[in-house]
Amino acid sequence: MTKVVGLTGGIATGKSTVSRYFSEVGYPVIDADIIAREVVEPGEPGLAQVVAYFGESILLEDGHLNRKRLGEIIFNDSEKRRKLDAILDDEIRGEISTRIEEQVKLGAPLVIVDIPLLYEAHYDEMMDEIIVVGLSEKIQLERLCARNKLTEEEGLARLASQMPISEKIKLADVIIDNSGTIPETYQQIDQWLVKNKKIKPSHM
Ligand SMILES: CC(C)(COP(=O)(O)OP(=O)(O)OC[C@H]1O[C@@H](n2cnc3c(N)ncnc32)[C@H](O)[C@@H]1O)[C@@H](O)C(=O)NCCC(=O)NCCS
Ligand SMILES: Nc1ncnc2c1ncn2[C@@H]1O[C@H](COP(=O)(O)OP(=O)(O)OP(=O)(O)O)[C@@H](O)[C@H]1O
Repeated sequence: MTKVVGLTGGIATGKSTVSRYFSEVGYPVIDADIIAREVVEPGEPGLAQVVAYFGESILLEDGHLNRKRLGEIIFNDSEKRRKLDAILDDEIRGEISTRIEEQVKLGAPLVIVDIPLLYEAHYDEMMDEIIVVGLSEKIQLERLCARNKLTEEEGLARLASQMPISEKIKLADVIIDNSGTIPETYQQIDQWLVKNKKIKPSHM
């Protein structure tokens, strides 16, 4: 039986840091952000639909999506953000389901599905268990602004486009606290793996 575990959190709370670790110790990870990039590659129907709504000015000269520009638009305009979500939802959802099914068919004991908008977009029903990577909103904002080189105002606009991390923590089956050091975070993942005995990594 494959255990399907949803991994979520807020923007920059550390989902990739956690999912990378799961991958390093040998478990398959499905990453919704990567899928969201694939469906807007040049030539994909998703990109054509985005251009139809946002206009040609959303493209770079080489025909790729100008992600920085689209981010600036949607994180400051909730109607446009909802429109983008609606355009891409079917394809992202379909691809996530297909990849989970592949892992089930392969007989994987565990698959991690990293979805930033897991609760907002109602993916919870697909999951056997949900891990939320949490920390305080203060550290979240600091890490987000440092990583994306955003002003505090720009960072706050991105936080406002998602369910607050405090709400996600309340909904979680399991919380990984990523406010400490990265080794401290890895330790919590190891503890979770040990607790789920069947899926203990071989190196432990
Ligand atoms: C707006 C885009 C082009 C910005 O691209 P960029 O490369 O700067 O950011 P990236 O894709 O790495 O996303 C970073 C984070 O932003 C947050 N985020 C992305 N899209 C959204 C959204 N529609 N609403 C709220 N938060 C979002 C997530 O926490 C995500 O992890 C891109 O995020 C996008 O295409 N978003 C829509 C697709 C989507 O819904 N992705 C989330 C999959 S569940
Ligand atoms: N425990 C930690 N201590 C210090 N910095 C950290 C820690 N965990 C993550 N970071 C840094 O914080 C930033 C956000 O982490 P990460 O990219 O893993 O978050 P994310 O939730 O995947 O982000 P996004 O929602 O944007 O995809 C990165 O710059 C990362 O290097």
